[in-house]
Amino acid sequence: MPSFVMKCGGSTLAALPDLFFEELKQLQSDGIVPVIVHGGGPAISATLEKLEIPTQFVNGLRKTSEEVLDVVEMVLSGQINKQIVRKLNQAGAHAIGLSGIDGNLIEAQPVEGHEEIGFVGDVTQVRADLIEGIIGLGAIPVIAPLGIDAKGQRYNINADTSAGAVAASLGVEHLIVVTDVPGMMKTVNGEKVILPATTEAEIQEMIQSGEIYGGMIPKVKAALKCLQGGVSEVVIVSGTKPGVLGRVLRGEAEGTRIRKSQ
Ligand SMILES: Nc1ncnc2c1ncn2[C@@H]1O[C@H](COP(=O)(O)OP(=O)(O)O)[C@@H](O)[C@H]1O
Ligand SMILES: CC(=O)N[C@@H](CCC(=O)OP(=O)(O)O)C(=O)O
Repeated sequence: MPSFVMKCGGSTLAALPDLFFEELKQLQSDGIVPVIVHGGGPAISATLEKLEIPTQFVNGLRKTSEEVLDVVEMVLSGQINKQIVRKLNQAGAHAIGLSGIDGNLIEAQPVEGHEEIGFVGDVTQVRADLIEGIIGLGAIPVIAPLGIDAKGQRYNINADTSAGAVAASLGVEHLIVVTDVPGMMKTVNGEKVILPATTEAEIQEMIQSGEIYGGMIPKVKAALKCLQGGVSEVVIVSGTKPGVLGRVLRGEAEGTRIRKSQ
């Protein structure tokens, strides 16, 4: 059975040290099995720019035409997914990469407002049995956040949204969101601090006030949704400090912890 789901943001992939992948290998050897869902927003944007295809975000989600979708699929399941698999295997782990389209792993439907935003999906179902099957082979599943519907239409799904749905479907205790900031930041007495823990009420307040913006919005929305779905704790951390995953799993002070309100 998987022990935790980790979402790795495109913002930080290049900055993750070899030690980060070695820790994942060590956890796997100790029987603490990770499932990885990754992003790749900056790499998608860079390739779109090279191809001179304009790109635009609406409420943190990329407007996705058929042309953009081709690039999203190529970058996420071709470039980024294989990069992570290579790094894990280099560290001595055994990783298998796939996208949400493989084996209909992530079933999706168009998001609300799809007339404007295009082929952006919301997760309707995750084939947890496939993920468990890969773990049963002794491998770490590495999942690119694309989805598919019954008609065979592909969707671009935000990676935080995908990771939240995967975590809820697997029934894990922890979703660890690895990003380029050490946690959720708030201005307290004129000073920016990392919140060690936060609540749904505080998150809603910070979205209203604009203290949570951009890429942090899909993260906290996915966090609140998967807590409703049975995950015990979502932790937002940076992956650049050695041993970060172990500290999160042992409940030591690290990043920002979000738990369901009582
Ligand atoms: N309250 C906040 N605390 C920390 N970061 C925030 C906050 N609100 C917005 N952000 C932004 O969210 C970014 C992380 O989201 P994003 O760039 O989408 O990363 P990823 O690729 O890891 O998903 C941070 O770099 C920061 O600019
Ligand atoms: C619909 C949507 O916005 N999809 C994202 C998928 C990648 C992603 O979420 O990557 P990060 O985690 O690095 O942001 C995109 O096209 O950028």
